[in-house]
Amino acid sequence: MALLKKCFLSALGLLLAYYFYPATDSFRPEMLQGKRVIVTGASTGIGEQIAYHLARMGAHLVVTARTEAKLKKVISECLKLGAASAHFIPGTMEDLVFAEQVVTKAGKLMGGLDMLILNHIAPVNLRFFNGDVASIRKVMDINFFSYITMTSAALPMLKVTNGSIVVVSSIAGKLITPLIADYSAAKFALDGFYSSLQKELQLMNVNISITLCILGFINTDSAVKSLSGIVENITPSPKEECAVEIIKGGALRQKVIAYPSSIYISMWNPIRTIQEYFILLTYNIDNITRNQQFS
Ligand SMILES: NC(=O)C1=CN([C@@H]2O[C@H](COP(=O)(O)OP(=O)(O)OC[C@H]3O[C@@H](n4cnc5c(N)ncnc54)[C@H](OP(=O)(O)O)[C@@H]3O)[C@@H](O)[C@H]2O)C=CC1
Ligand SMILES: C[C@H](CCC(=O)O)[C@H]1CC[C@H]2[C@@H]3C(=O)C[C@@H]4C[C@H](O)CC[C@]4(C)[C@H]3CC[C@]12C
Repeated sequence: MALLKKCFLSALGLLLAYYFYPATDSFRPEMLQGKRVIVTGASTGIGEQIAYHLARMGAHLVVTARTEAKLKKVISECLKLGAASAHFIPGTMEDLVFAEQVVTKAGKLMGGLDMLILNHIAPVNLRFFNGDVASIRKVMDINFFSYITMTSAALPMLKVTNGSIVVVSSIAGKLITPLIADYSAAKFALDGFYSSLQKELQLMNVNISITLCILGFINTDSAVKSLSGIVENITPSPKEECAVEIIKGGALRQKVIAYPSSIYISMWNPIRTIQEYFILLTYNIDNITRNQQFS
């Protein structure tokens, strides 16, 4: 029995190590120096903090969100902090044409693209689903379809640079919580889409990394405000540290990061990992790669 327990614990340790490697210790801020990065939802909250950290690391930045006045302040702060260059493109991600244009314009402004950080979300209303399908569609456009639109526009540039896509998601895209059906649907959709795309890129030997960032409660103004009086006895984690972990995950090309680290355990699903591995074994990869081109 003791031997069985030992074997089980060793296997568990190995699986955890495999899943969460590489360790974040090897991160160096210079990795971002001169890199060309787009950050969405950067007028406030976590996105704003990501922009400031990247600026300190000497990256070229294009930031976007709807509020022009806030974006102007963000880029002027970024330039003071040491950004190699900083531009802003204001607009709404509800408009998918705008989403695509942000990528093409940013590519022209920076002369290419190394990292796309997808972070924006529509303002969250915690409420019971009231049958309003149009509002769900709007949230899906902003929180999901704009991500895919930008990804699709960025792939050709990222192929050239062996670049990275960083997708900011939530524990609410892994576990079920009430009052946020629209938000949660979009986050689960992001997980499904980007996890599948990750595998496709691997199969086609395309060297673009995708990092899915699973976040718990973070102390941004909007989150604290909308959860006040609804969710109690949880201390939010700091947005500044959260932003660093997101950048590290992207720079180290990790498949998934979780912040705060206490939420790793609720995401860990070894049965799923093993099943995914065996499902992939049933695919005739040679046939697929011969007949299909990754566009
Ligand atoms: N804070 C938290 O507790 C958690 C956050 N996350 C994730 O982290 C990310 C950032 O969250 P957080 O910083 O709290 O969010 P904020 O609400 O603080 O910021 C959201 C950003 O998105 C922008 N935005 C809103 N609507 C639109 C739109 N229609 N088009 C373009 N941009 C828009 C906002 O700017 P503007 O209004 O100017 O457009 C703002 O810059 C999100 O992906 C979220 O899901 C995940 C788990 C927990
Ligand atoms: C209640 C959850 C925390 C559980 C824990 O033990 O830590 C929160 C974790 C993630 C939160 C949601 C989220 O993803 C961000 C949104 C941000 C909005 O501004 C507020 C609502 C959120 C949907 C938020 C709701 C609580 C969490 C699920």
